Amino acid sequence: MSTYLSLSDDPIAAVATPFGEGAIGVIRTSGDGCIELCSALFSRPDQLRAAEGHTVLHGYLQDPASGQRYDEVLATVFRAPRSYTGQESLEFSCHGSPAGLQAIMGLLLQHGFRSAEPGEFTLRAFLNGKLDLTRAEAVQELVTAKTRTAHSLALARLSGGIFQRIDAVKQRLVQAMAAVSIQLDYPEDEIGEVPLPRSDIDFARQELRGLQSTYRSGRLYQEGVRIALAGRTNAGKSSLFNLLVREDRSIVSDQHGTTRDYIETMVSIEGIPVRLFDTAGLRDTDESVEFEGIRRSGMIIESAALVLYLIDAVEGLQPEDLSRLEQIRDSGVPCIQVWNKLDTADADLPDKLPSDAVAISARTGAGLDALHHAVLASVGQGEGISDGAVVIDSQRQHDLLLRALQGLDQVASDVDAGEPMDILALDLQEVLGALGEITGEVTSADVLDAMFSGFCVGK
Ligand SMILES: Nc1nc2c(c(=O)[nH]1)N(C=O)[C@@H](CNc1ccc(C(=O)N[C@@H](CCC(=O)O)C(=O)O)cc1)CN2
Ligand SMILES: Nc1nc2c(ncn2[C@@H]2O[C@H](COP(=O)(O)OP(=O)(O)OP(=O)(O)O)[C@@H](O)[C@H]2O)c(=O)[nH]1
Ligand SMILES: [Mg+2]
Repeated sequence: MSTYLSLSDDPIAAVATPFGEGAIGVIRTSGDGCIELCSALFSRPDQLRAAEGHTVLHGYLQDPASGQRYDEVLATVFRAPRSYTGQESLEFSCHGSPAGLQAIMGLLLQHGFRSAEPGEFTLRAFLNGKLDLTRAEAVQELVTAKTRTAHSLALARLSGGIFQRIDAVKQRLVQAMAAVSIQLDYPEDEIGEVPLPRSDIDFARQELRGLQSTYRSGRLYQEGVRIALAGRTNAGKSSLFNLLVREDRSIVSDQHGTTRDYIETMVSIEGIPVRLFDTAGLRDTDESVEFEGIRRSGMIIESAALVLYLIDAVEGLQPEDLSRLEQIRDSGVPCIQVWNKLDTADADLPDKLPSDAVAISARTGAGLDALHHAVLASVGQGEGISDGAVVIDSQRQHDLLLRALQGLDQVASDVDAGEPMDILALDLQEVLGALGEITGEVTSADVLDAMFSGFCVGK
């Protein structure tokens, strides 16, 4: 769909709640004439036509020709421009059965609506000036946040955290630009010495570098990481897996080779969404099913961002552990040695461990905090994230910040080299252009296409 750059106001409709049985299912509509179109399908058409914005009416959805009832609903009315999209909008809160919602969608599509494209409601909100692009991106990030921390970071972005930081920088640079322009327009002897905008440039660099440096943690909290539990049979991988997911998910037994195939689940470790894998214990085997399980363990280990390598502390490091650890090191995947069964090991064990190893008991939970910290340090978020922090997680924003920073470097060296003002003005303009693209003041249809087509339908 490449119609994105121009705002369309034809009436659209979409189911906004997930597919599946639910107490309530919401159908969203927006666009010119949508309230009139919906009124024709409502049991109290005149009241709906007359309803004020931000009010709710109870009634029935029905086929205007046959009078056949579709559902008992609540209709929420939004009058332009006071709505999410900025256009007149109306929502039906229906009973949440997929079949019922599909039938109502069918009714709407027969009576003047078309199905909304993914992200089309938010696109309209953007084109109507209700959201800048950083907020529009945050809408989708909020929908897909996997942990509480990820959610609150996205909410800070939706509340304008990034926009405000970028805007403050932009204001300063616009002032600098004005200073440069004055010197371009008037000969020096008429206005005297005008200070060069070096302090504005330094402020901008510092701010943008600060934002840019949050990208790594932003990605981490939004995308999450893959962590694999590995080690010889019976080291306690499945026990630790169950402890971390706080559920009896993986079979634990004292038989070697209990876990035959890998198991995966999502957990939050200190707010980071983690896809955690329990794998089949590593040992030499002639048995074909176990062999396949161990091959898969290798695959999971190689594709992980971090391996927690469990060692049975009672048995100590065995030659096989050494060769497996070396293999993991060679594959370039970061690895933490986790010495398990601390509860039954020698009391002085912790003193004998390498400094980067962690000692735990998957049975008692001892050492779990230290393990969490080691994981955080390894995936690159040593100090955690503070409440209300503004972090970016969009590749698009990251690339544009880089462009702006490169432009600023150029401007700074122009100033140092005493370049003429017209060169300075051109280079400043490049920086302002990049900042304008971040917030969406300047944008191309391709960028919007790529961004909004990744949204859910109904968003
Ligand atoms: N039922 C429902 N719940 C929802 C949404 C929705 O669209 N529908 N939202 C969708 O994502 C979020 C809420 N976002 C919204 C943002 C602005 C307006 C709105 O009416 N804005 C007007 C009035 C503002 C005011 O008076 O406070 C405006 O901006 O002019 C509505 C929802 C989450 N929950
Ligand atoms: N004392 C003690 N026993 C543990 C601890 N963790 C695990 N075990 C025991 O060690 C045995 C093996 O545990 P599992 O969690 O099944 O080990 P695994 O690494 O998943 O083994 P495989 O699936 O065979 O590779 C079980 O009998 C557990 O109860 C621990 O911290 N302390
Ligand atoms: Mg196991």
